[in-house]
Amino acid sequence: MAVIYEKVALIGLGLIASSLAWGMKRGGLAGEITGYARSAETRDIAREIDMCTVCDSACEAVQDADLVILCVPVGAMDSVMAEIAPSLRPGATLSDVGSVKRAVISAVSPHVPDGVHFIPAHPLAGTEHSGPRSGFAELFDNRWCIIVPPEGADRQKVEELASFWRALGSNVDEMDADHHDLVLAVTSHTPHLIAYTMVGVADDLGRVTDSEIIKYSAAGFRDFTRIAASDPTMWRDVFLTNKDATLEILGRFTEELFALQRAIRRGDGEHLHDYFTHTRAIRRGIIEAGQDTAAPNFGRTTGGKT
Ligand SMILES: NC(=O)c1ccc[n+]([C@@H]2O[C@H](COP(=O)([O-])OP(=O)(O)OC[C@H]3O[C@@H](n4cnc5c(N)ncnc54)[C@H](O)[C@@H]3O)[C@@H](O)[C@H]2O)c1
Ligand SMILES: O=C(O)C(=O)C[C@]1(C(=O)O)C=C[C@@H](O)C=C1
Repeated sequence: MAVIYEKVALIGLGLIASSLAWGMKRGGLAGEITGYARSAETRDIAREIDMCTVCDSACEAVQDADLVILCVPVGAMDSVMAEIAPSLRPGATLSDVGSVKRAVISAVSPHVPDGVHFIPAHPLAGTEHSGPRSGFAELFDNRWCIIVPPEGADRQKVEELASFWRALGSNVDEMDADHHDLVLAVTSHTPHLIAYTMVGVADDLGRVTDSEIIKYSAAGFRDFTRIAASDPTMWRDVFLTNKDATLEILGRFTEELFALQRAIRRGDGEHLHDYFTHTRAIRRGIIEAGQDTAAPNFGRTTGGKT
């Protein structure tokens, strides 16, 4: 594959940045990759694993970069951007990978110098791990990356960024920031909160011991514990910055939960069966549309036994 950007700078050197670095190396997408993280320990690890050219300041890392990607927690975007703004090259593309888009746009936009093209993005790919050692080149393969171009964005720069994400293995879609935040509140943010809560409930239940929880964790609960091991700083920032959409979805979630709770109390098997039949159809629709790229049965035409 051909070089898309001569120099790419990564600010923040965790899971997403290191996966970007390995993905760029795999595809030969950048002439040079530089990076910076706030903690000296993280910078040392990034140097040790030869992830990129690690600089001792964010300004040094972004100097002359054609593409700068902010890979820090959403709550850190504002201060990082204020720091690097004077060092950005006119004509450069500035992007980010934050899980929330409206808040990142509000935090970053006021600092963007004239002539720099700010094009936010969000790869819908991740794991419960964090830090530079956790990244891998395949993370973005067959996953979606949502690009959120501001009104009046330079189409050539948007297309260039889209081709960069495609070359990393992703499918690319464009979306408005508010719609992105609502969709992600449904598909990612609220499910994480439910997983955190469920693991908290299990932990709080005095009549079931911790060792029983570990020993008898069935697949569903194991997935909850994996999700609930996700980075606390990242997820704190997600909920603080996607407050309205998350609260809306949580409100709807609790309404549905109460309806199911009532059906269980009343012994209303028909309600439960109808509900579960409907949700099963949704899952099968996802499989049939070929959208469940992470599932072990991806590529099969049926969703299993009926
Ligand atoms: N983990 C996921 O599943 C996932 C998926 C998609 C997008 N994202 C988004 O990507 C971004 C990074 O997440 P991650 O999973 O790579 O996190 P991570 O914790 O692995 O890495 C974050 C990095 O940012 C650095 N950092 C924090 N504050 C900083 C500051 N003020 N200045 C400079 N560096 C700073 C940390 O040292 C670390 O290197 C977040 O905005 C997150 O919302 C995460
Ligand atoms: O697979 C996981 O561990 C993830 O949580 C990844 C996940 C998601 O919810 O799908 C988490 C946050 C993101 O912003 C994007 C992807």
